[in-house]
Amino acid sequence: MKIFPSSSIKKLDAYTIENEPIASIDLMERAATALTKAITDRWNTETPVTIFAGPGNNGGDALAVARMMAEKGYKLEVYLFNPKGELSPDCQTNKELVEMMEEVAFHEISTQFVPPVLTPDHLVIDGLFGSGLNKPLSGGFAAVVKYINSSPAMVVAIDIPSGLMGEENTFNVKTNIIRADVTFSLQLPKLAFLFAENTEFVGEWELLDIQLSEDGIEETETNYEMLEIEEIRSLIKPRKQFAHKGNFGHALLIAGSKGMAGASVLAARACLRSGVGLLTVHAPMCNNDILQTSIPEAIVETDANETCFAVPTDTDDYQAVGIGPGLGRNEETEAALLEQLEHCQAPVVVDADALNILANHRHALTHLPKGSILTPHPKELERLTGKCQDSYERLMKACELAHAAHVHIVLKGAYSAIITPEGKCFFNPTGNPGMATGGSGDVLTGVILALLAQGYPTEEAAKIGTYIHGLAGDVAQKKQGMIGMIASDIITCLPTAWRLVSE
Ligand SMILES: NC(=O)C1=CN([C@@H]2O[C@H](COP(=O)(O)OP(=O)(O)OC[C@H]3O[C@@H](n4cnc5c(N)ncnc54)[C@H](O)[C@@H]3O)[C@@H](O)[C@H]2O)[C@@H](O)CC1
Ligand SMILES: [K+]
Repeated sequence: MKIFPSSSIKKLDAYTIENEPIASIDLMERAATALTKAITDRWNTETPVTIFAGPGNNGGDALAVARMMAEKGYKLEVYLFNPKGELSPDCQTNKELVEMMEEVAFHEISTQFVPPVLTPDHLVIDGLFGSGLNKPLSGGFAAVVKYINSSPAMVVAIDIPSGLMGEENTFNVKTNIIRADVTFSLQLPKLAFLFAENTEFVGEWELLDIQLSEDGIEETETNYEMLEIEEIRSLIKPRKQFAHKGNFGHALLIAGSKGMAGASVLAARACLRSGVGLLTVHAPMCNNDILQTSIPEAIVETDANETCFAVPTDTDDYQAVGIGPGLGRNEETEAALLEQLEHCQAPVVVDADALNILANHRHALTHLPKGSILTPHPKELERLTGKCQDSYERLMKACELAHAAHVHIVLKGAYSAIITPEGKCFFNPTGNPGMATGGSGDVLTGVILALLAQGYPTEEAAKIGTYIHGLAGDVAQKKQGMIGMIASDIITCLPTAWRLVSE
């Protein structure tokens, strides 16, 4: 599913109007019908409703919703804010229709606004501004937003909470943005919905289908997309009847140190549960018995060092290398890692401490083997790129890094982003907060490593791996609950996740 910047949404709108063809006012009618259904499905006719409409088409939507809800018997009060005496044509048309309805208490505000009483029983519908917002709200509009936010009423936002920009909100005025309980967004999600710091504004979000032109969506380029199960399913290669383990690659995992054998165990198990043919784990001597006992399926190659990774190993026989989980950051490991990366031909998944070491040796970032993937969580990314003010800036910096280092990046978070060197971002919809637990990232490394070893191209390995990891987390959450689940449960659920996307 594509995610468009606000500028493209207007064009898409116009494309639909021209090519369907449909009159602009009828497209608004279609949007309002979908919005009315979504709202009336959740709130019954007993609910007192107060609608705030702005001067553009977002306000037009709100006025059309007011008419449709009034026809269904809701008691409504409508405030249309028109400080400049200038409404968009479709907003004007809907204003005239609402004005005529006796059952609607309609107020057009040009200067003085006496705020209505809002109780916890009230439902506020926010149609002040949508995708046409071009600067942070200020003055009278900001005052209205603050009044709504300070009220105890439930708030539903039409398309996007008023005051929130569709993409960047780094320099927005946070007090002047509607804090919605629910956002009903038209057709496609906005990029801003995917950022953690915007949840307080967006609340729960739901997409409403308004049948924007499929051709238009197809033809309009965008850098942002949401992964969907159909795409993942189409990427997975079926196994041939006469396949043998040699067909599924030999992966090398360099992980673990004294006290951190668990990270290598988790990554190794996840790798084996993701279809790899063979797995060798390179680990310090002290972890040998742990690995041999807990993962009999893996081959263990011990480092000459007792407690940490200190001596690079030959990678010629491997199709992919995973490096980082539980590695530690001492000087010997640092030197070994840099040398290892310099002489490696196979694509590498770089995670955890390996990323932290690279943060101190940024020059090495530009010499990573072709097809490599970095899997930072936000803090690890910031160690590589410098401090970021918010998720949008972090995403932009990750794009710059992916471009400069010619690598793919999986930026982990609620909607993990898979970023290509060309600047495309694919957001992952699977996963849940139960996965915010130690070892969850090691599992992801193992899954992606297995896919690279099996010969999946880098972008596909990152997409499939991230999706499956989240899906396994969702299966684990159903079984164990968000609070009780641990990283090992995600591994236990990997086989079910694989079946869900491949059978
Ligand atoms: N995307 C679509 O296909 C459809 C969009 N529709 C609605 O149309 C909306 C977009 O409508 P518009 O483009 O008219 O935009 P808006 O309704 O968001 O408002 C734009 C108006 O607000 C003014 N404005 C922008 N920023 C301001 C600020 N900070 N302070 C004061 N005034 C400001 C602009 O000058 C313009 O007059 C969508 O969000 C959606 O609700 C629907 O009607 C149907 C179809
Ligand atoms: K809105």
